[in-house]
Amino acid sequence: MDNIITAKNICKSYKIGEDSQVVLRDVSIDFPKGSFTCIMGASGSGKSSLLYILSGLDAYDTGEVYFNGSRLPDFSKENDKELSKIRCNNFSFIFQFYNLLHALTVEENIYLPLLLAKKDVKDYTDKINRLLEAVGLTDKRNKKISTLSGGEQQRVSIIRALVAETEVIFADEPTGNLDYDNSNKVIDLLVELSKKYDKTVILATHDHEVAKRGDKILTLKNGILI
Ligand SMILES: Nc1ncnc2c1ncn2[C@@H]1O[C@H](COP(=O)(O)OP(=O)(O)OP(=O)(O)O)[C@@H](O)[C@H]1O
Repeated sequence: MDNIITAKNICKSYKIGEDSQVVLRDVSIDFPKGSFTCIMGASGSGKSSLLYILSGLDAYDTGEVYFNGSRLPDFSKENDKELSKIRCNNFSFIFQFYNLLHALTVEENIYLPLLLAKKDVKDYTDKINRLLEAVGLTDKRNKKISTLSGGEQQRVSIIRALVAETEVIFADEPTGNLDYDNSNKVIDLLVELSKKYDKTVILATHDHEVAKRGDKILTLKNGILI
């Protein structure tokens, strides 16, 4: 199977004044196209840091990241435009800080990535209706984000990521704010994307029940991938 993302020998540390904290130690990993990989590990083990690096959202000290066989440009000011184009066309993010625009409605937030990718939103109406229904948000469609609960906002960010139909979906604790039923609905959608539509899902979670739904579970311990 072809690997859509590959990381080779990634080391990452954060510098705080004179001190430096190593968070990823020589992490190498392949993500086959259409796979659903779950990354587990205690709080602070480096899960989010790894997702940011794999998706071109943060810099690392040494190593290499490849997307579809080509080296992902290093995270830097000079590469900003090129990286953001790659992200916009190929990656979706379901992250803890949702990046939703609070003054806009649920529907408007879902449309945003489509507009950025210059797609016609009319072609997505049926899909958006189905996803709103699937996560129980149909009646919130025209509500402003600022009026929604944390869990509802999380579900909007999930729909926004799913509608964009990108090749890779990065999800950082996507069920963190959700109750059991909604958590299952969201994971069902991610499993469907990977199995039915061959999308690659890379998900970080503390929750073993969630992780079990993936094809593969990896564990980060003190920055080392087990
Ligand atoms: N911007 C930053 N500056 C300095 N240290 C950071 C920064 N971001 C993360 N860290 C540190 O790096 C380590 C790994 O953090 P990371 O967020 O990757 O862990 P995590 O496994 O995702 O944790 P959690 O499950 O709590 O979200 C932590 O000790 C954290 O304090």
